[in-house]
Amino acid sequence: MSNLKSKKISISNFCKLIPKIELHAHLNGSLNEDILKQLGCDETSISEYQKLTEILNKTSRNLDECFHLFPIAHNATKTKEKLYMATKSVIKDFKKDNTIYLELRTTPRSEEDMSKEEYIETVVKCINDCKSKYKILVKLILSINRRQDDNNAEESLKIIIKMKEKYPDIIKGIDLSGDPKVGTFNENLFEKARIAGLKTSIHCAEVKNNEEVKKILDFGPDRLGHAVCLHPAYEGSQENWDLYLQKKIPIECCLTSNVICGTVERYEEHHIQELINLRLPFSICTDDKGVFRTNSSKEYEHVMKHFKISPTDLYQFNYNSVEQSFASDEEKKRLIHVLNKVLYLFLGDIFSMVQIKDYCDEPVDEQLYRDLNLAPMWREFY
Ligand SMILES: CNc1ncnc2c1ncn2[C@@H]1O[C@H](COP(=O)(O)O)[C@@H](O)[C@H]1O
Ligand SMILES: [Zn+2]
Repeated sequence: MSNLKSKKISISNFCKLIPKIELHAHLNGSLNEDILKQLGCDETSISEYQKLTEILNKTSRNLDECFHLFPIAHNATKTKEKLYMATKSVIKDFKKDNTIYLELRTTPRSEEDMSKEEYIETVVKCINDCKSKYKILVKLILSINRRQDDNNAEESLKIIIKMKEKYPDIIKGIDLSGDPKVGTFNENLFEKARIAGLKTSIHCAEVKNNEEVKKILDFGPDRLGHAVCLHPAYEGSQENWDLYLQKKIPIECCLTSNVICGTVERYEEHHIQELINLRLPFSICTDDKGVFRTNSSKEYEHVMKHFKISPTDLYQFNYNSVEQSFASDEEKKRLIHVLNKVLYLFLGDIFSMVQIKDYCDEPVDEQLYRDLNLAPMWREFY
């Protein structure tokens, strides 16, 4: 270990190396261009995807643009076989980025050769198949889309509950997502989900909608997604903010998603600053790593870089994310054990060396990673 002392490690390397926890990642929003091509996305759709992600990542800053992208991914995952390939590709990506725990979310949909149930079965089968191979703990949250009318949402909920009972170790929660300007939060539906033993993570306050935010906070989900316009800076949200402060519901923060969609002007202005200052519970998430061309390491780096977070504080956020996760108590203990083991390895070496001023963008030093001898520890974990 002592040879590490001589090594400088950049913040980007540090963020790549540390084990990470991902609680808010949409399956079809997380597909990279390679898998889209492998799935037979025709050239026009690929160039459409590239054009849109280009625009998104540069100028448009508009939530609507982002919603044009998802049908491209949905067209590429219309069959069980392609959905399986897509799921496997996303799990591999997160594993490669040293994410040790992933809560993947997806909206069950029926296609020509696949019912909503078969959609869920396919994703669960892939998660199970990947378990031993990729050494990453993956759980599934199933989404209701805001566009679904009450009947369709009820039908989905029935299927989700049935599948959760069949796969209680994999299917842990239910999400409300989709275009925030469409539909509304149905507290009766999510109360039924909660009674059925599903954890709840609700996209909330992506756009200003104080009335709906109040309904969501009164319902009291296990976690909130984004929660951008909850911040007291938004006109009329003080009452909701005060209610939120009483409940302290963990927020899944997706910085790049919010900046590119224009719900937050700049990284530095992200409300995560308030959560850090007030020591409120949050996790650092990717949302749609394919659409926003990001990954967990980059999101961790944005937090370190833009909010001057020390390596130890960042590590602490990781511990907090484990607590906020929908993993079982036993799994949480094992995740904490891995974080402790890696921290022990780093302590006195990396933490003392990673200074904000050393920030430089260099490729991850594979040798350093091997030196850290991290791999065997994860074998222990599994
Ligand atoms: C950017 N902010 C966002 N806000 C709200 N919902 C979002 C989202 N990003 C993604 N989704 C939801 O996730 C679906 C794609 O993954 P799945 O087909 O479910 O796997 C999108 O269709 C949308 O409903
Ligand atoms: Zn989301």
